[in-house]
Amino acid sequence: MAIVLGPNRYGKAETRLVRVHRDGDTHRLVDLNVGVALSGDLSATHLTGDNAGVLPTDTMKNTVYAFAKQHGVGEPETFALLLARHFVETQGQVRSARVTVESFAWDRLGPHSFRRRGEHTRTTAVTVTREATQVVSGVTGLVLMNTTASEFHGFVRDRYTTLPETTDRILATAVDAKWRHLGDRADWGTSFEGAVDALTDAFVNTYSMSLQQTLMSMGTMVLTARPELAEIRLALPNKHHYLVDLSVFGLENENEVFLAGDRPYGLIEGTVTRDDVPPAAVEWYL
Ligand SMILES: O=c1[nH]c(=O)c2[nH]c(=O)[nH]c2[nH]1
Repeated sequence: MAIVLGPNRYGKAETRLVRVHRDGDTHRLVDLNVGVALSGDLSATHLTGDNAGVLPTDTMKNTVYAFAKQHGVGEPETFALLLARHFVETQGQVRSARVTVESFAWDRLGPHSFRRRGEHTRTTAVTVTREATQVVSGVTGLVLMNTTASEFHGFVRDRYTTLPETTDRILATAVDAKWRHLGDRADWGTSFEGAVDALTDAFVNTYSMSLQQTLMSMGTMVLTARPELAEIRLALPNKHHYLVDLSVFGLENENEVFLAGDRPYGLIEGTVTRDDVPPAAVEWYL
């Protein structure tokens, strides 16, 4: 009996690419999850450890980002074909390149503001005691992005701080919010829609120096627009988008090509209240 190597392939999975195409102040956004898998004459690395035919998976990831800059990204099929052909044409040992793309759709909210397509979730928690009734409504999974109009600088630097200061970055979050109603009678549907619109408008229209400042602006806008509400609690993950360093390939990256990180993420939490209303009758949590 002999043990032999069967079918095999290798590549880079889940390269998270966000490409911003800037046409003046109007931006176009492409958000992809790209997979690359190559197969061909790759027995040597498995059998002897000879890596002479192994294009590093790290290079595949770099190629995705570099091509996004050089060629732009339109339809996912076009981008996938470009990449797959590149690997087959430039790597003699590669017989087959499989490129998979998941595209995440974003709906436009403004020239450089977007909402991730898909339903957010409306939440409600009512608490009834002998003395009081409390209604808390909320939303989760409302995913928003501004591709500019966000800065972050002037922060503390200690010996462990490496974050560069920036005057132009992506700001993205998945809004998790709950708000307490003053009474137990309201036009609940209108109130919910109005609160979500206020949250969204504030995110879109706040020129942000920090997500903390945006949080305050969102809370303020909701309480200003909705007099039936007493208080809002917000938990805003800072969905980081890392500018990819393309200078090593002789390419400039003027806030066009980003790695969309999933974890860790900043988490900015805060409560915004009216100061002229009774406090909550029962304790509640976001
Ligand atoms: O808006 C931000 N607030 C922070 O507190 C923070 N910290 C960080 O690393 N990036 C950011 N961004």
